[in-house]
Amino acid sequence: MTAATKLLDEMCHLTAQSLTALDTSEHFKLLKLLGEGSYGKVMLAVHRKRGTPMALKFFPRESTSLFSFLREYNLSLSFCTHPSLTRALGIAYCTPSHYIFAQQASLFGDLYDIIIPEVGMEEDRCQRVVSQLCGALSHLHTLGFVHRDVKPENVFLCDSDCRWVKLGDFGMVKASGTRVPEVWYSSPYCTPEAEIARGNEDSWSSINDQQDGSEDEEKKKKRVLVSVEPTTDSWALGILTYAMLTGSHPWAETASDCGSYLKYQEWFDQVNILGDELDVWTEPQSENQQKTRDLNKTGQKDQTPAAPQFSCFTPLACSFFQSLLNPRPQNRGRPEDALSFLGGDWVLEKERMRLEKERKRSSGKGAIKCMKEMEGRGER
Ligand SMILES: Nc1ncnc2c1ncn2[C@@H]1O[C@H](COP(=O)(O)OP(=O)(O)OP(=O)(O)O)[C@@H](O)[C@H]1O
Repeated sequence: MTAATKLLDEMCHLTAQSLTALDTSEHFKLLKLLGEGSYGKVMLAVHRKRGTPMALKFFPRESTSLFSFLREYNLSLSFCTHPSLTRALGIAYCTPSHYIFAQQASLFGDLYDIIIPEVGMEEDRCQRVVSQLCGALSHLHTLGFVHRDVKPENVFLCDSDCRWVKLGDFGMVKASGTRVPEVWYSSPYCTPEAEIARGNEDSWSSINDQQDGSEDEEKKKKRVLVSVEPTTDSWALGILTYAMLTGSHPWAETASDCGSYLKYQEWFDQVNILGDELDVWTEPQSENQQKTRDLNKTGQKDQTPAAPQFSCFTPLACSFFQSLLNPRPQNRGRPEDALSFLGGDWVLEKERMRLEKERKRSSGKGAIKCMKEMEGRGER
């Protein structure tokens, strides 16, 4: 446990004793709905006396524990001091039906709204988002926290050009190193290491449903406990970046029987030096492996053709993806490592021109399939 995670626990215990009951309409004027998630709704409001604009996040009391509410509030208030993290404003209260806290309001929607399906968004804007998210995640990681829910709906926009974005929704945040039950869910955002929990979905729902400790022994045995690691956020950042650049996902689900993920893995193994070093004393298992070794010997490693879903990217972008989307978590890059890939071109010229044309033609709300699979399954 880091000093920050200890302090967060302490703050939750202290604020639990002082949470006041307020009448929302007496103190705030509600202007409009900013968004809704699986845990509640977020409204744009102004403080009646001071005129301060803010986002009020409402959590229904019947489905939210006081401690999880206070954890999200205190984390946002005291540790989200980076400009690209959504900070709470020091107002938390309850009504008979809800727990509520106030946060800085981002007035330009979220990333989900601007990613056009099959087209994505401009590369410049994408690189600006990546750069800010690398800083935000690195800040959280340094304090000993892992976000665990990086996705388009949780990146809020403070302007239409993505010059200032803020990562929000800290309901899934955990201290790095905490032991939690592994969850596999059908989504590209799910990490490959989570596959050990595949097939255990039944036991996972019982953990959430049976908070009284009556979870049956058989199911308890099936739970795979793993350590929360910052590399989970690296993976999600890689998938999010792919979604921003293409308006699609590189594979349907991160699973050993998903064809497009397998093609990626094959490409990864071909160009990955470490994999090659590990294999150096063994006979090549396939024609591809032999080819890769030959290419490496002649210094032509970079010419290995990319997996089909990555063929529209430059070698620089391919290296970025291979760092964040490393199937081995222990070798996966950190968000701060990703900063070194920014600045150069990511999308090949021909593809960039095609996307620009498509973008001009398309308009409207993005429809990237979000991680609805997590609804009701995430630990709060
Ligand atoms: N501070 C904010 N400023 C502007 N919009 C916000 C803010 N907070 C949340 N929103 C909007 O509300 C939506 C839901 O908020 P949030 O993700 O925090 O809720 P949640 O119930 O925790 O969601 P999830 O289902 O992802 O767990 C966001 O996708 C975003 O569009």
